[in-house]
Amino acid sequence: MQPLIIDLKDRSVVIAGGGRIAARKARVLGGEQAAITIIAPQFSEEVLALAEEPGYRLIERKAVAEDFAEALLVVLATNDHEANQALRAALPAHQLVCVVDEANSGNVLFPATVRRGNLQIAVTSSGASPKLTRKLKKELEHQFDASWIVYSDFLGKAREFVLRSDLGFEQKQDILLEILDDRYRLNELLCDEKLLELEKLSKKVSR
Ligand SMILES: C[C@@]1(CC(=O)O)C2=NC(=C\c3[nH]c(c(CCC(=O)O)c3CC(=O)O)Cc3[nH]c(c(CC(=O)O)c3CCC(=O)O)/C=C3\N/C(=C\2)[C@@H](CCC(=O)O)[C@]3(C)CC(=O)O)/[C@H]1CCC(=O)O
Ligand SMILES: NC(=O)c1ccc[n+]([C@@H]2O[C@H](COP(=O)([O-])OP(=O)(O)OC[C@H]3O[C@@H](n4cnc5c(N)ncnc54)[C@H](O)[C@@H]3O)[C@@H](O)[C@H]2O)c1
Repeated sequence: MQPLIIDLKDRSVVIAGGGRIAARKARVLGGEQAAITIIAPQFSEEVLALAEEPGYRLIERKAVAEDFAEALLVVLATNDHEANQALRAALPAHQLVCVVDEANSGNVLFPATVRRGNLQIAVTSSGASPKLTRKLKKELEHQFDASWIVYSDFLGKAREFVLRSDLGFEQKQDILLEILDDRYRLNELLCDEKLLELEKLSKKVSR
């Protein structure tokens, strides 16, 4: 399967199931500002607490195929394997669907993600070993500390200035490579100085 980065802001996501796994998916997707509907005959405390926040809607009954008509993404997270399979079978082939109890029956898997500002590192074992995925995530969390948040922001701003400047192609590439040096990540002051310098180059052009 191919990883894609997807913008779910204001898009409809429908989750069947209201237990621990549904709550975890709902929390992650809520962070993406998706419009989330959770459908289940019974909800866990965690789901009920989440639904107090904006962006969540609860429907208290078993899920049926029609519930997913408007959804960009469907998450089948009931604890009833047959129900997950029956709902999955009723969905059109073009719909995005994650089946939480059977990696290969859907077309979407959730990776474990380490987020550091603009930088996101996603890990998956394609369902082979969720335990390995979590282990690697923990290792990456240590490897990529908070300095990457400011640094990835700096890289984005610096790149915009460089691209807007009237420097030649080679010169632009040289700067974009130079700022990958770790001393920038480890020194915010150096980043600020560099941004001022690059901003001047970009302003020359807009005048
Ligand atoms: C990464 C993460 C993202 C997330 O859920 O957001 C995620 N699973 C996480 C946790 C976790 N998963 C499991 C446990 C139980 C305890 C343990 O084993 O430790 C825990 C721990 C817990 O629940 O606390 C077991 C498990 N997982 C799946 C099955 C069903 C099956 O495969 O049959 C079973 C039961 C069979 C078994 O026990 O093996 C299926 C899937 N789980 C996936 C993703 C997809 C592929 C991931 C991959 O392979 O890379 C996939 C296919 C579908 C999907 O859900 O998208 C998240 C880490 C969050 C984080 O730490 O940030
Ligand atoms: N993907 C993962 O990371 C992962 C991890 C562990 C377990 N699992 C699997 O995920 C499934 C769900 O686990 P859980 O811990 O959230 O279970 P849970 O028992 O906490 O919750 C199950 C929920 O499904 C609802 N439900 C049952 N039938 C339904 C139907 N027809 N329509 C709508 N909702 C229905 C129940 O009311 C309940 O809210 C299990 O099958 C488990 O094996 C997945």
